[in-house]
Amino acid sequence: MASSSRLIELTSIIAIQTKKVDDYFAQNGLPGLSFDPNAPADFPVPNSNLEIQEARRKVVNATQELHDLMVGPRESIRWMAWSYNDNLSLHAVYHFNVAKAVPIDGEVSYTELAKATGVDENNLKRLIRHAMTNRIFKEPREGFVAHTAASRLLVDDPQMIDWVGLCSADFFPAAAHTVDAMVKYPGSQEPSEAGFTVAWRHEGTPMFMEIGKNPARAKRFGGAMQSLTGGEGYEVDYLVDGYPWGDLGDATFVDIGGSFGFVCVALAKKFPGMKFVVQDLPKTVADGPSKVPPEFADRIQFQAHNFLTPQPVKDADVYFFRWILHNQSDKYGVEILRALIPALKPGARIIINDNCLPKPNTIDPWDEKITRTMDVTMLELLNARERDENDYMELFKTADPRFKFLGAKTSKGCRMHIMEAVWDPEISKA
Ligand SMILES: C[S@@+](CC[C@H](N)C(=O)[O-])C[C@H]1O[C@@H](n2cnc3c(N)ncnc32)[C@H](O)[C@@H]1O
Repeated sequence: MASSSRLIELTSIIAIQTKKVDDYFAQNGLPGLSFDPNAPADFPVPNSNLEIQEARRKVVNATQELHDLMVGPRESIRWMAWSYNDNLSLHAVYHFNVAKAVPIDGEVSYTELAKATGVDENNLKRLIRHAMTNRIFKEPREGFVAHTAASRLLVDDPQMIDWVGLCSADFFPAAAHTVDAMVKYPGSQEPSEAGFTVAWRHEGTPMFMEIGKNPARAKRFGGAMQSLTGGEGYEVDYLVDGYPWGDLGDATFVDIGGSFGFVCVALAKKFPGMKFVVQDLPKTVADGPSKVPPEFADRIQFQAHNFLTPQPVKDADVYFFRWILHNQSDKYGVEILRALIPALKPGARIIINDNCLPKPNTIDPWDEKITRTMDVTMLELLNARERDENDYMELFKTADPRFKFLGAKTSKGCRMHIMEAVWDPEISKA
């Protein structure tokens, strides 16, 4: 039970660690943190500065805990149950393009804003004032709207706009129908029976296929994924620096579901001996070569390949999956791993770069919240899942006991893991 000394402990963590961050800002001539529209949109210290990042995390986690204690369980749960309204006001801001109708450095009246967006003034005001409680816009004087740092991102950052649109318009109804889908299809491992398909009334057609039918929706999905995977802790540098690629020499690396090949480009820059094949669906690989800088074109090939069918690149050194297996239930995850087998030479490595669920309460609470949210998102969209280290071990074992699982690792500040298995035909299949 939290005692009053815990409250004092938390306030002391907050005071000490905040001072550390603030002193660093002052010593390095960095602007202080602010909600002002001209304030930096990101914490202005690089991830590589582990000391300041650690101090920042301590403040974030301690303030959250102190907040939750002070609000108390009954009040917390009462309003938590209403938090879907945060999504509603955000969705309205997105849908009616409100941010672009507000001047960056000035203000606009609700009347003008209603005209510019074509929305009923009264309803617009209600929704914007709700969004303001989340620091999206501010009201510098009554009746006028101005930007904050957060609302400004909805003008300046197209990928963030896509992310907000995808989550508030496409995913929000999926979350609302996930329990219905669980009741209708108990324990389903089929992406065509997930909350998303129930919400959007296309049961039988999985989300990716449905979204792919509509170019604008597909484009928004792509932009949103760039926003997510370009976010803090997901940078590709962690992969480039977090595995001893150099020890593999002139290795051939097959990036399965590798999209436009940006992982291979990042590796090619640092490891001049490596050669790459990027595999993805035909439409995606058709655009791939145009996105590879010319100096790497002779080392990065593109190939259309469905990862549920037998792997055509034989005897490669590495078969790599990034953000692929978390989109799959175990049923399909096992199929994808088995599809590699005809191509594997002894010692071939299967490397997965994905989330790895922690044991409860063993990692930073901020990261735990994100990774568990990702896990339930996989359920609601695809009947897929995030996995812990043991789940990955089981997945490989179920696919074939000759996959020797070597474990999962990560680096400080990174929100993803690297899971590795080696193909060892000497292991008995029994
Ligand atoms: C979540 S994205 C991950 C992309 C990339 N690996 C990354 O790290 O950003 C999933 C990728 O899998 C591809 N994909 C989906 N189904 C596929 C299939 N059956 N065979 C091959 N690629 C597929 C998609 O086109 C997409 O590029």
